[in-house]
Amino acid sequence: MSTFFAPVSDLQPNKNLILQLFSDIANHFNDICDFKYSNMYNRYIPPPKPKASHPSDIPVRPPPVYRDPEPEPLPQGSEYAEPAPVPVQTSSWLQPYAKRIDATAQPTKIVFGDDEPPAPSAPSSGPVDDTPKVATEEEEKTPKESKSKKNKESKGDEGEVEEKPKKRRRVEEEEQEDKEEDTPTVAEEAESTENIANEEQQYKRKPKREKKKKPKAEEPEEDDDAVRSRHKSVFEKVAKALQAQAPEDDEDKMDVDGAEPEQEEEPVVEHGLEPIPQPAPVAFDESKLTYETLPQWIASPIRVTESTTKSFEELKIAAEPAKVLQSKGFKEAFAVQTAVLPLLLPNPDRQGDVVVAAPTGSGKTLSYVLPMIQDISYGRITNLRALIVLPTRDLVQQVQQTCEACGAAFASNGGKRVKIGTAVGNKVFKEEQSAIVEKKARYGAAEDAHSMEALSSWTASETINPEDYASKVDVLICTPGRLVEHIKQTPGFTLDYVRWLVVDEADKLLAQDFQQWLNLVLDKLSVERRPSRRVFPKSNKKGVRKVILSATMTHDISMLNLLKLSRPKLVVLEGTKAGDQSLPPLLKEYAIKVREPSLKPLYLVDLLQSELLAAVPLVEKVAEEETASASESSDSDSCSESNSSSGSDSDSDSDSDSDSDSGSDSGSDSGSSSSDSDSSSESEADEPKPKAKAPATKGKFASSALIFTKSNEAALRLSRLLAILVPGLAHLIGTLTSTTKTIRRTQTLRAFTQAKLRILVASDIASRGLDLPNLEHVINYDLPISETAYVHRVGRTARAGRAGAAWTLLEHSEARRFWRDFAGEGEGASTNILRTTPVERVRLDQKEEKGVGEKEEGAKVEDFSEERVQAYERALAQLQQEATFSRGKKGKKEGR
Ligand SMILES: Nc1ncnc2c1ncn2[C@@H]1O[C@H](COP(=O)(O)OP(=O)(O)OP(=O)(O)O)[C@@H](O)[C@H]1O
Repeated sequence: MSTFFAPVSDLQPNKNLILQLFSDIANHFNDICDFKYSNMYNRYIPPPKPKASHPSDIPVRPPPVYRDPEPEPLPQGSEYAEPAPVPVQTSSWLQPYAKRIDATAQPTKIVFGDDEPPAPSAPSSGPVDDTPKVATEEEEKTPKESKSKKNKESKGDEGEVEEKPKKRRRVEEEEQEDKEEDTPTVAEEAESTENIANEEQQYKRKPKREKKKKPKAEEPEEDDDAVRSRHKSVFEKVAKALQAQAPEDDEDKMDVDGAEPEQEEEPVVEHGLEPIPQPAPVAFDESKLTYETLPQWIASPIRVTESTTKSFEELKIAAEPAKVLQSKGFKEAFAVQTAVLPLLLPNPDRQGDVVVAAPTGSGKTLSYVLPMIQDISYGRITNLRALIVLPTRDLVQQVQQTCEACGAAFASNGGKRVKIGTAVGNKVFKEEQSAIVEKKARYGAAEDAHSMEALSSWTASETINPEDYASKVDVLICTPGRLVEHIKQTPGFTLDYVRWLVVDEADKLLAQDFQQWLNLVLDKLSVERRPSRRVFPKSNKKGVRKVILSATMTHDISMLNLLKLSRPKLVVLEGTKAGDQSLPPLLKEYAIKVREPSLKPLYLVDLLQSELLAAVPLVEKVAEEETASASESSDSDSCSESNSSSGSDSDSDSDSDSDSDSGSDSGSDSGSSSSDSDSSSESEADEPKPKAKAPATKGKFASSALIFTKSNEAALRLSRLLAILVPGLAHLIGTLTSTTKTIRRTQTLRAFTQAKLRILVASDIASRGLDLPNLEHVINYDLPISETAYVHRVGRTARAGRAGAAWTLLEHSEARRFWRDFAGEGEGASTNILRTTPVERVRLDQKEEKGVGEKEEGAKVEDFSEERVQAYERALAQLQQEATFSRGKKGKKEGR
């Protein structure tokens, strides 16, 4: 700077100062623009960081140098540019501004004179601000050649006077820039340190505000006082501007640091120890599925009232079959049948699949068997037309009977005698294969015999032509596992003609997708080799009709989707909705508290021998049958499980393993009493059991009961224990478990139906679908695992419009769960079970005084006499002895 001002003695100081100011302003503006545009295009190079040790080490940010060679001419007519247009050398980044300035700013003629005050600077923003800056830049950045040319042309003019200092200043500035780049002087640093620091801070903190920031005037080093005095007003304005900027800086600081500024007027907010306000906790959506979330066909089911009945003729069953049905006990259609039959019988409407959710014993089986058999009876040729899939062998046999009855009904009307087959695994597989498929006889008897031989020796790896085989059945009733085996292993077994797929107890079958049976079957059913094969004779329908049924139908859409239903319709009882599990209307439920779990079998004995069981209206027919068969029952050992010791032996083939297990269980149960019982076991085995003060055994059981236990072993053990404790009942007790041979299960069920057996002890194998028409009581000796299991268990009674009772023995640890989940009472009660009357509490010890319906009050422990308890312990010991004997016997057999 000093080199610039020193030789300019011919110029007046105020001119120098103004020029200097403009120059500085322009430089500052350049800096700002440099920052702004370099940021915009990511070309900004941050200034070198100052070394902290010595002021001289602090690097000064060099002013940016713009070296765009292309000049831009100023507009014609500019006084400033006279006589010839002066090419304005404007940086490319400045060009938009230059244009804007050209368009808007009035060219200012700068007149230098002693008397004239310096032109008032225009600190405000806007185009006017830019005018002097542009002018200064023009001067500074005009190339030397054009300058010299211009000098020559403008000699003698004011421009000549003006041009000289410009030229010199330009040279000086360039030198100065070089110097500043290398070694800035201490004096300059002292002047500009604050500015630089501010600039850097502002670059860092608030680059956008740079535009508003006013350029800071730089003081000349020489004749400072004189200059200051003369241009006091300019400096004052600059100072004011800087002061005005100070609060903004504070504000910026607050923003950066995040600290609140001190403000006097602001009211003091006391932050005590009160809790910081928290957002309200987000409530989890625990809402259950509602109708709104279900598909339309589930949300708007077909509802039927329980009391609805219709004659079969009304439902368009021909008179002759209807007559046959009547003769078999089906006098009129039950409620669910009145709703389902019209959907499944031939109908001009576009018929779709049907889902039925109706209570146990409501007659669901007939609702699908009847239309299915009628449809098949229209045909002539035997092809596999229907698949009925069920979870257990017992149910397969039960449904087979219904199918046979309907088959006979429609055959009587001149229709085809529908052939029913079963596949449950109780037969040898090869035999079952040849019962359902045969090789077509083409070349006479010899070839036929040969082909049957081939069938039995067929292996899955061989390719066969299905056309060479023929189905021997129209309807196949099966368990899913066996069905899969036939699909995979039986040559000629094809589903190409199947028009009906029935899945009964669907919720269970869908939950246990055994061997992926459903996918496999649906894949086969989706194949349509010839569309004519699946045309319904008296209907506009073709394809496969699916009928899905359960008393506890799932409303899990993902499960139902597995079935790939087509235009499905749901049938439910009036007053129910998806997910509800209705109990039969005439079912009564009771709960009995077991205060001493180790004596639980004694509670059962008391219940069986009490009059409580007789309190439920008995079916007269059963009582008669029982009286009639009383004399036969003693001779019917072949049918009865007869859990006497001889019965136990006869069971040993199938159940010996379970007996062994239960024997070891009983040992642990009898615990401390085992040594005592050991000593007395021999004599006890020979002598009749003492009855002590227990209610007298009547020798025959006036009612019928199905007792559910938690496992096969528990069923076998309890069955035998009952027989030991009450020998008079032994011949009336049967056992049903999944380990019981199928043939024995069939015998047991038949004996029970014939009232030769009156008490069945079973595992949950008997809980689903089993239809025991004479059953009056269900006893939950062990609590079922779920409410669904409860519904199926108690639904074995009170079927087909009859009355029935369900009794549940409740240990202390089970009571809460029972009342909450099954009975729907008490705290947190939640159950989907719908019942007409609530569960009643019953006390066995007050039974004779107060009877059924007595509410349990006051915890009085039932007293079992010492003698009874001892008798019970002896019974347990005997059970253990028998189990040990059975194990030894089995071991000997295996050892041979
Ligand atoms: N129309 C009818 N008239 C008389 N009895 C009928 C009629 N329909 C069905 N039944 C009888 O009602 C009983 C129950 O029928 P079914 O076994 O079909 O009930 P379900 O609804 O399938 O029960 P679950 O859900 O327990 O399997 C059976 O003994 C059956 O013979």
